[in-house]
Amino acid sequence: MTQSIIELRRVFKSYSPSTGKKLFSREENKPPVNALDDISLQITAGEIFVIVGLSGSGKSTLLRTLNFLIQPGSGDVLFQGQALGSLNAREMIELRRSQIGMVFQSFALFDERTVLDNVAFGLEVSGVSRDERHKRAHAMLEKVGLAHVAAQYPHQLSGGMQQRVGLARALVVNPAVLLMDEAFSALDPIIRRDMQSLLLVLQAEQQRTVVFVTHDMEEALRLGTRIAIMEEGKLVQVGTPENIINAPASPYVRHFFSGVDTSRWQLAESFADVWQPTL
Ligand SMILES: Nc1ncnc2c1ncn2[C@@H]1O[C@H](COP(=O)(O)OP(=O)(O)OP(=O)(O)O)[C@@H](O)[C@H]1O
Repeated sequence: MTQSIIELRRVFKSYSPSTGKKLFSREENKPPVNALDDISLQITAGEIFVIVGLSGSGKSTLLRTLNFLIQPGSGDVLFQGQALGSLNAREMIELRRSQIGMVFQSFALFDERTVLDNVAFGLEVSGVSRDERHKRAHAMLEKVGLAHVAAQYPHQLSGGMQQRVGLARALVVNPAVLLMDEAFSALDPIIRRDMQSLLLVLQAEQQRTVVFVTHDMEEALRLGTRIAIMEEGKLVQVGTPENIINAPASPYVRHFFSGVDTSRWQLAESFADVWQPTL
């Protein structure tokens, strides 16, 4: 039986349109924005769960509710069966530190730390000794092909290399879940594909649970075990790449893969129709 590691039950989150804007602005009369509108879903341990949607559809809000960087207005978020709303501040910090890693589009590295010390950061705050954390950070840098730049500083590296450091930093603490918010979107197309390949290689090796937000359907199809499509705060379809391509729930969903070569997934489906195991 497949096991769900994260579960959302009827999660809502709305924002006042005047948040962050001037008082007395015209926005005050507008209704609240439903960034998350009755989201229920289960994420299975070991899958790459990709969230896709137009800008403003609620992808980042959804991702950030998974580690409570954003607290839902109502509903429950469960991690390994435990409601995050029941954790105190210390337990929440510990959960984020050890169980739910995050990789950002902006890399978010520490400029004044070497690459090695950036990767070792999570171990340092967990109290791991210097020798041990350097050993583990080095091993992780080897996995992402960057052991040779361990002593350099982030500004000396290309964007792709910096994001590999970001990935190594998130992975070194061995989190059960990795949240990735448009993590490869700032990279040029070739480097972006390399990073996708690296993630797939690491995933084949480690079978972590990855939740990955992207605008790009091609990336979603390449990476996703399942893909969730968001529209105006709602989940409009959740399924495997094959499901979504062969039975898009609406024109909005179909719009996402207009211009994307979907033949590989359509082929998979048509083989499934005619091919039967011989044993
Ligand atoms: N702090 C906030 N205050 C007010 N409104 C917000 C806030 N954060 C998000 N929103 C609104 O909630 C909705 C969902 O935003 P969210 O950032 O989750 O969407 P998104 O799909 O990730 O967009 P993008 O792809 O552009 O990052 C949008 O209408 C956005 O303007």
